[in-house]
Amino acid sequence: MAAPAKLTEYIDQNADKFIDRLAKAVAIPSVSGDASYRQHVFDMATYLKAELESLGVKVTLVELGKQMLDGQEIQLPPAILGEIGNDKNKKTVGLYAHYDVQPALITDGWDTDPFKLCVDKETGRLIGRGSSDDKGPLLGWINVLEAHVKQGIELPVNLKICFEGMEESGSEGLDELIQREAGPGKFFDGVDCFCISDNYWLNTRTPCLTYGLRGICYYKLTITGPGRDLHSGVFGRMVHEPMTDLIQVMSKLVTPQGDILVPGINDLVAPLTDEERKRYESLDYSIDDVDASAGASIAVASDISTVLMNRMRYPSLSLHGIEGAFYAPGAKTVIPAKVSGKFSIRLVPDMLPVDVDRLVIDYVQKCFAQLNSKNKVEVENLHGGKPWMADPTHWNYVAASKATEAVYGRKPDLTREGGSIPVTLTFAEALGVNVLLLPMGRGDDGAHSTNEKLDRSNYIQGTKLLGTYLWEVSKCA
Ligand SMILES: C[C@H](N)C(=O)N[C@@H](Cc1c[nH]cn1)C(=O)O
Ligand SMILES: [Zn+2]
Ligand SMILES: [Zn+2]
Repeated sequence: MAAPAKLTEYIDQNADKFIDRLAKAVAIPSVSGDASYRQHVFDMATYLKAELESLGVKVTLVELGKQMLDGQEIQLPPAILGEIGNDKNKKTVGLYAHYDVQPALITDGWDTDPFKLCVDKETGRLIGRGSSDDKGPLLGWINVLEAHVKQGIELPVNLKICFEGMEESGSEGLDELIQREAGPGKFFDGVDCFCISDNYWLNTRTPCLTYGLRGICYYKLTITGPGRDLHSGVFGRMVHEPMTDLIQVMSKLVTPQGDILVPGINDLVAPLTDEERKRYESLDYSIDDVDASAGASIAVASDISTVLMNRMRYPSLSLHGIEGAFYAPGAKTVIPAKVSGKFSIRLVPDMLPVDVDRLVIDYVQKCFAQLNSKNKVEVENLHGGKPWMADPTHWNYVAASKATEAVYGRKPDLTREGGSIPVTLTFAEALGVNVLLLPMGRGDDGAHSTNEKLDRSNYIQGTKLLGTYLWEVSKCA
């Protein structure tokens, strides 16, 4: 059974309505990493519950307990568990997406208000925080449900939905929930396969299916010394300065070429085979694509396979920011008393967070000791997750490949993603099912960045793709 034409017609005819739905979702600033935005994350869960229920989904908001954030104990946003269909003769597909977003301020350099969807009629871009990561793809599933309901077409599969509000902040509480709800008689019982739409095409033209993700270890390195901020004219060169120590240590983590300097890290990486190298060579990607999506000609190598492998199959270490440092306009002559450097390492097979933690913490302590500073150092892992790989020859991928050909008229590339969705591995291991990553947006969407966008055609064709995929899964033996 191919997806009924009535479904794709409905999606085309209701494109503007679906864009309004995205605008409503983007207008809720559900930033999970900032305690002062927590109520908005809850509001987003309430909004989605109502949308799902109006389309016949049985929904439960599951409380996940509390967390410490910015020195306060606050409630975690709920996981949204939804269920529709219970036909033993149909396959059951698990769906995951996240409804929280990365922080965004107009002062970061956005051209428009990040929480007011800007519909650029000329370029077809839908610009706003979360448009691509991950509100657009999440709403794609809701659009698919609406198309079935409004056209009076029965879903070809049963669905078990799991939407979370903490993905951008370590998915706290979710692993435990999945493990609790796996097994006979539990919520996830009977799931045959999983689909996650939460990453991006490699370029701007070729749809892809993704069978690997990097893991992550995220660190906070804090240096303290003075009892309070000091005047640099009064105390400069009289005392050890935390910021000077921090910059020294952070500069010893990675080279400008991206080589990780923490001893032992590279030894944990699975060796490259000739066969694997060929897979990167066959992907539709060029240095021009890197330049276009990065917004400048700054690739670390001129050989595209090397650049791709650096994203997909080698670890990377990125320096993200310094909490407590002076960053406002003007020229304040301060010696900050306490500064925390944030950095993360993306993990690939066979790296385990526990081994990486040990190597990083020992190395940072050693580097700090070499400074002979009287300040104090502390290194903590804020969150982490293992890398994940799936079998891309599984029927779940075959179904997605057929759906891609039906919607886009071409075969998808098979990619590995440089980003992390730690819960992917939990679904695979706890439920023992194949997980597919089926991205909606393009490689230049600017997820986590300023002016994040989703192209109108990716949103609408992507909605068709998700719907068609369900019909292709229903045909699998
Ligand atoms: C790929 C996915 N859409 C994503 O952006 N994941 C985040 C997960 C994360 C980890 N720490 C904070 N966010 C990512 O890869 O950065
Ligand atoms: Zn993200
Ligand atoms: Zn995401």
